Amino acid sequence: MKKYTLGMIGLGTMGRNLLLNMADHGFDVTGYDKDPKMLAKLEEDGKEKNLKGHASLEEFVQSLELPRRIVLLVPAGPIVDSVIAELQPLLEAGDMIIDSGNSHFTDTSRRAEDLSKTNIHFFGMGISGGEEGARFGPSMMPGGDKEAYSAMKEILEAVSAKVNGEPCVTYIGPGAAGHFVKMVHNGIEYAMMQLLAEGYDIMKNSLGYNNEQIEETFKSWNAGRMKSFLMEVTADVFKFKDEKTGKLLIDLIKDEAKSKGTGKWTSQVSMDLYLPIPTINEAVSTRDLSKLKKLRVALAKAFEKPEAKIENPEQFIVDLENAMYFAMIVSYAQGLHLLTQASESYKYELKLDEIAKIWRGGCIIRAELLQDIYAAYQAKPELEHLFEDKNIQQKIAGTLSGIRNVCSTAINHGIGIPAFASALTYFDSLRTANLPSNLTQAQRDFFGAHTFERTDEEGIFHANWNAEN
Ligand SMILES: NC(=O)C1=CN([C@@H]2O[C@H](COP(=O)(O)OP(=O)(O)OC[C@H]3O[C@@H](n4cnc5c(N)ncnc54)[C@H](OP(=O)(O)O)[C@@H]3O)[C@@H](O)[C@H]2O)C=CC1
Ligand SMILES: O=C(CO)[C@H](O)[C@H](O)COP(=O)(O)O
Repeated sequence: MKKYTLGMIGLGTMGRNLLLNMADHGFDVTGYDKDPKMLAKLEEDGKEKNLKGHASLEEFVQSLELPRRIVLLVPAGPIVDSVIAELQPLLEAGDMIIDSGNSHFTDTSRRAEDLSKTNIHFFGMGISGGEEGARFGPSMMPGGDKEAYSAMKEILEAVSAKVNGEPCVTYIGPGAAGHFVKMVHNGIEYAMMQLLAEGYDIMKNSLGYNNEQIEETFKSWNAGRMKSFLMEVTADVFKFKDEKTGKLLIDLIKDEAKSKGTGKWTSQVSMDLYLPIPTINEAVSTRDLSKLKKLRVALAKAFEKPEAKIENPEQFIVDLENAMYFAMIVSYAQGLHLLTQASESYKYELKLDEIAKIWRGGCIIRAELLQDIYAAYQAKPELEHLFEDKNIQQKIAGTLSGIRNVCSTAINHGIGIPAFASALTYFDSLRTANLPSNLTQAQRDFFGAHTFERTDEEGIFHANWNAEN
């Protein structure tokens, strides 16, 4: 009986395409899915290739060479546990399971801990790039069991995206490091998408641009320093026509954004680690706010939008480009700062230069800017914050009048800009040596005897605030 090098469980958008990608690279691979339609589709797409679909989990497992390499690309959550439970009795010592879905990193830690008591290897691996990426070269973030990673390295490097001939995959770190880094990747993705949405809103409602002008603007930005996957697809959205009506589809899509949870998890973890990522948080909250449609429609009738005009549209669009570039830098900076903190708190041993390097290709947040970010962490791996890098400081300096003008203009025009405004406020607070937080401490001590520290003396103090003085 023919034996296969790797087996995939879950033949939906990601699993099917990654398997076809592996087959393209000469690996003998097989797939299993609960849904017979998915098996039929795999065999149809892979009929020219050495690809086999299995409807029986036992036969699928038996068809794999030892030690077995089994990748899961099924929906995150309890399904992953049930697939592992189904697989376990069928596996032998040394076999490996690689969970490549968007699993929560705490689930990955638990599964790694449980499986470490057996002879089955397990590791969590984030993957990014969507359907196209999986098919032709994703960015992958494997972490955990290093021995199992070594057995997968050749396949992963072959199928990953390449930048300057270098694969967009590397061992991320122990435990759930791979899934943690993928989660933060998605947090940055949320922030970038929200910024692009705010840019669209400003162009449409402050500058009065039509969809063609908006497409042209995003396209021209993509031809410059903001070249990125998200900028490119955003430009394309504005020229896409609906098949049914012939109208531009963007104008027919409801303004209520959904989410699957990775952005929310990023915000939750940042709070747990006391590490501020306000632009990512705003992106998460704004998707939730968008869903309050009925309330928004009612309030739109209750409060009028201010009347305002842009005096110099030519200069304003230059400012908007600067504002977007500034806020994109801030989004990466916040995500990377969270990774720095998590690496310390969870002992992930993250190498931020390597992470920036594998994000340069294949993934949803790939961008020209990641080359500068990679250079910053390569020059100084112990960088506490991206803003400390001299090259990044120069880039930020050139954008500041733009972001300030865009924020004040949008605010005067009554346009919600949670991501732009939070990026600027975050920056302004971080570059402030003396914040008003001394007052917060005084208030806490006043009403709750929570104590404070002094600038002129070491120690912990409490004042008798009600005493006359
Ligand atoms: N789509 C994307 O752009 C990206 C997705 N991811 C992550 O990858 C994972 C897979 O996503 P995606 O491919 O989009 O999802 P899909 O829903 O397209 O595919 C998942 C497949 O798994 C099958 N499945 C469900 N339960 C089982 C089971 N118990 N045994 C075998 N097969 C099962 C599903 O069958 P059925 O439909 O019958 O339930 C379906 O065919 C998710 O964790 C997702 O978050 C990561 C990066 C990008
Ligand atoms: O992981 C991804 C890309 O990297 C997925 O596309 C992600 O699941 C999208 O998230 P959401 O549905 O919450 O927008």
